[in-house]
Amino acid sequence: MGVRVPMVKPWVVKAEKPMAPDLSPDGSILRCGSSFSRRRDLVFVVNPQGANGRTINEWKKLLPYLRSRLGTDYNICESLTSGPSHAIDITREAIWEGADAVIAVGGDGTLHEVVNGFFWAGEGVTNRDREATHSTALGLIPLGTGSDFARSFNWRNDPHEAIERIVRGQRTCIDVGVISGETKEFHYFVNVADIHLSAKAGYYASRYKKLGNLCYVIGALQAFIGHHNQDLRIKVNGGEWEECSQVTALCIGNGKYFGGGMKITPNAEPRGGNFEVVILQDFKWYDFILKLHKLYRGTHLSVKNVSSLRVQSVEVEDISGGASIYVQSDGEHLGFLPRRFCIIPSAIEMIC
Ligand SMILES: Nc1ncnc2c1ncn2[C@@H]1O[C@H](COP(=O)(O)OP(=O)(O)OP(=O)(O)O)[C@@H](O)[C@H]1O
Repeated sequence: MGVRVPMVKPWVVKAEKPMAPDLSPDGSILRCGSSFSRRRDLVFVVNPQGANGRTINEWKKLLPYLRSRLGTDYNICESLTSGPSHAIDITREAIWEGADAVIAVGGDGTLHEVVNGFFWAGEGVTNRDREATHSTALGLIPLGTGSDFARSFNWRNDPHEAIERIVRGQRTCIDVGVISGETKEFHYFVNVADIHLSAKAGYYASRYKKLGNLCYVIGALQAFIGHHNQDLRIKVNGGEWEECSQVTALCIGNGKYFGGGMKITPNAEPRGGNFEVVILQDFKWYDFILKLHKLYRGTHLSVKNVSSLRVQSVEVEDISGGASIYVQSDGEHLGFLPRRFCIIPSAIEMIC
């Protein structure tokens, strides 16, 4: 049998200092300390445009430290995204090739794309090598504008803390939400999906990311212009359709925070097996001014016209039958109602 030549991994776009090949002559086995173990690939998916360019600057400073901290045990594979959705393809390829972990470096948008890369045609993506015993974990170095998902774990936007989590290598199973609509396509989210005013605000906020967290305030103000609360119909856990009058926003939380730190679904827990759905009804613009502090603290559930439900699935329709009610997932514009949101418990292993 000839010596196996290590494959060139298609997702390794750039490796400033390629690691010396460390495969044993008979294949991919490396002696580490006293035991045999496979040298593992960590694929870092970096959005150079994240946080208005701050992500790439921080990443460049971080890379030498990352190599010194992890380079002995892992192949550090750096992959810069070339545009929207590229992170999805990089992730799928890395999982097919058997990476130990795919780590999103950027904000919630990058994390969202990496999570979507864990799925393909309605199924979880798996290693091409059917004999492989390990699964690919999701990791996160939060370096975005909002980085809201990280807040549910009380993680700060501190890359060194994130690297320590990767060094520890502890994994936990997290739930993922799947969204379906009129087409057969599935879309996945890990943090919060939301409907109507907040989704419209997110749509506008994305145009002002250059202004940092201020983008959310400007987005909200712009969304208020011409906003009307809408009567919606919802179906919870496959039950009966129920009317939900004058909805201002309906938020489906797997994580707790959105919009740059607003604790909108305070009881959501990414490892809980349920979504928390929070519905704001009949809110006027001044309600937001009066109740904003409660929304940020997550103490708004006792406020009039706010309700909270624990669900595994929820379908939402616009009663008027129009297709103009905005939907976003993890801060990314997704389209318009109708949509179905369903939880997949313990869908992904995450480095925590
Ligand atoms: N090379 C690229 N050029 C332009 N846009 C990109 C590129 N790579 C990724 N993107 C897009 O950038 C968007 C935002 O990225 P990301 O979430 O990392 O940063 P952010 O918006 O600053 O942070 P947050 O989402 O936490 O507020 C994503 O929707 C992604 O599709």
